[in-house]
Amino acid sequence: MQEKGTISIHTENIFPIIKKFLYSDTEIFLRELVSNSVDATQKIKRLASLGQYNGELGDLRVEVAFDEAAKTITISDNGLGMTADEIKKYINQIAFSGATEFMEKFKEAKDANEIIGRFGLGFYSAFMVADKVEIETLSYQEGAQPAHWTCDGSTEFEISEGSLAERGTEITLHINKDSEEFLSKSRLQEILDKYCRFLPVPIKFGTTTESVEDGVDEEGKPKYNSIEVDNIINETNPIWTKAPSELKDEDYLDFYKQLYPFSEDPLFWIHLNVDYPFNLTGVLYFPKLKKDFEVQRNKIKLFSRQVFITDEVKDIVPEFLMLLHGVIDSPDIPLNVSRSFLQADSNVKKINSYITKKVADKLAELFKNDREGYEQKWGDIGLFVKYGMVSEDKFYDKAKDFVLLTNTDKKNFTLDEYKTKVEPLQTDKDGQLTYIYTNDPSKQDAFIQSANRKGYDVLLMDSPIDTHFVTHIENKLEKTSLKRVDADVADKLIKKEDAPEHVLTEEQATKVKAIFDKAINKPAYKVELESLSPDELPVTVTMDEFMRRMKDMAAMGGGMGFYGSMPDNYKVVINGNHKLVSRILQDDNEEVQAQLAKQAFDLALLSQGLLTGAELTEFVNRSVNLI
Ligand SMILES: Nc1ncnc2c1ncn2[C@@H]1O[C@H](COP(=O)(O)OP(=O)(O)OP(=O)(O)O)[C@@H](O)[C@H]1O
Repeated sequence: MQEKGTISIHTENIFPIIKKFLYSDTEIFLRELVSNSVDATQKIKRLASLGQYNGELGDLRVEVAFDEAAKTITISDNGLGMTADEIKKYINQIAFSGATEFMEKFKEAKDANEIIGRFGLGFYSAFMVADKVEIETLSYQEGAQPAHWTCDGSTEFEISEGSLAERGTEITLHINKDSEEFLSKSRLQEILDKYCRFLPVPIKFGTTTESVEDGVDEEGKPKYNSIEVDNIINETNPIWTKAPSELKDEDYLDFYKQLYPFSEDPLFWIHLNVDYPFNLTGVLYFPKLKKDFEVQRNKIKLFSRQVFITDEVKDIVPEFLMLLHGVIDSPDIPLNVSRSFLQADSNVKKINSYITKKVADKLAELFKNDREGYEQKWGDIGLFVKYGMVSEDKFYDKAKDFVLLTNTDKKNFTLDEYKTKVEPLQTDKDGQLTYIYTNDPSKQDAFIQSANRKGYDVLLMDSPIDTHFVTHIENKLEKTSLKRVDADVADKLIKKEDAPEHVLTEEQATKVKAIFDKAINKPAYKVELESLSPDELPVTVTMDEFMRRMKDMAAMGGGMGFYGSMPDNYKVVINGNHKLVSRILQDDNEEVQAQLAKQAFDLALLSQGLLTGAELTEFVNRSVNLI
């Protein structure tokens, strides 16, 4: 048998195209060829189980080997093999619907994955690294003859009688000059580790030395012998392929350590397992958060039937869960198409909502079954939960029952619990609830103490996501508004009917305002006189809640650019009922009045860290003089 022929592509020559466009990730040739071999071994197993093959199955395995001197890499398997006719059918007639379509599409393709998977060119990726490829194969079919195929990367091929005596396929790549890096043990091992570590059939790559017990020496101590054993690079049954009921916590933790050797134990994990309406398995872990969580992105590995595809899981995993670690395996994710296509894919959308739901369910379960443990983990998971609530309404609906609000006493409350707690004292005269929060408890300490004195509770909202979270829950919660503790003096944070009476006459009030206006003398600070309780501070500086929040958002790039460019405006509240104010009024020396007013104002600035530079120096000097 000797035959020459032409590979059926109706366009000139496909190989230069493959080589040219796929240059950047040539290493995937190995993934493609090894997966073909794995498929071939799985097919023979299936045929045997269906009774269509009655021969010996043998030890099903795939072997990768290389020969540095001969410049070859060989991938062999004892799968179902091919007859010469099958080679012609499966290898020669590149199975894509039309060469024209291919030619149209390759122009837009950005990487090898896009072309190779889309057009069933897995085998041909060999030509990215080889000048010449040979196939030796023997089909499982009764009476099949071994076949040999060779092709030098042009559209010409040659089929002749082969030499294999055992069922299976052996593919030899004659590595080209530019790809000699692949003729190295460490490089091949690296690629195998990356893509083939969890393939379902043992993959052998060379041998390794193992020491085994071999009897005892004269003193009765065990003797050891070194022996060469096959180096199997993969684990054929990774945990995500098993049923959760078969697994213990240690198994999940061991697997985590295997994937991320230097990480701390995860907080908890979720075993994903669904086969309708799409097929998906996997294990997702909640890591212990580090401060620099940016570094932790892209820690989820995406597999398709245990073949590693990528760790770019954007779109498949909701944005707010990108910090999760672990693996997802789904044959239903279109792995080889462009991003925009992926976003629009209905399976991807379903998978995305499935993951969101599973994560929400897991959190709900943890919260319900072990509230104490959940609260301990809140520092790590709070950010995910809040981010999820802000970014996805469906998640909000579930998370509203297990999100925790933490107050300045470090006590945690659910939204409902908190409402019940603060309702009696923090409802204003119109029936509107006010939640008071701080984003910087040390800087806003004076305000927090004032609020506490009135019996108000203060929430801690000091993480970066809280700026958005505050606005979001305010929109969601009924008849509730949130105010930062320094948005106003404590007496005014929540409008009640019974405001303390003014002790000053109108004439005195005008006079006090004029004294402070003159002493402060800054257009950005608007002086107002209020009748607060006498034990509140004489002067308080506040910034309006709305304006401040818009500015915070502008600073975080939240699209409030207009507010970002507005000057800071503060309100200076003078407590007309404080005895210092009476003292200022009683003094008949204008100089002293001004000094006292300025001093009280500076103290207010100081308590909020607003007094700096020359003004701070002036304050210190003035204080020394006053003493
Ligand atoms: N080691 C092998 N043993 C038996 N048949 C093989 C082997 N390698 C390839 N084939 C046959 O050649 C066909 C073409 O392989 P190729 O990798 O080009 O495409 P594919 O595997 O069908 O698709 P893709 O690689 O894109 O998933 C396979 O479908 C299979 O029938």
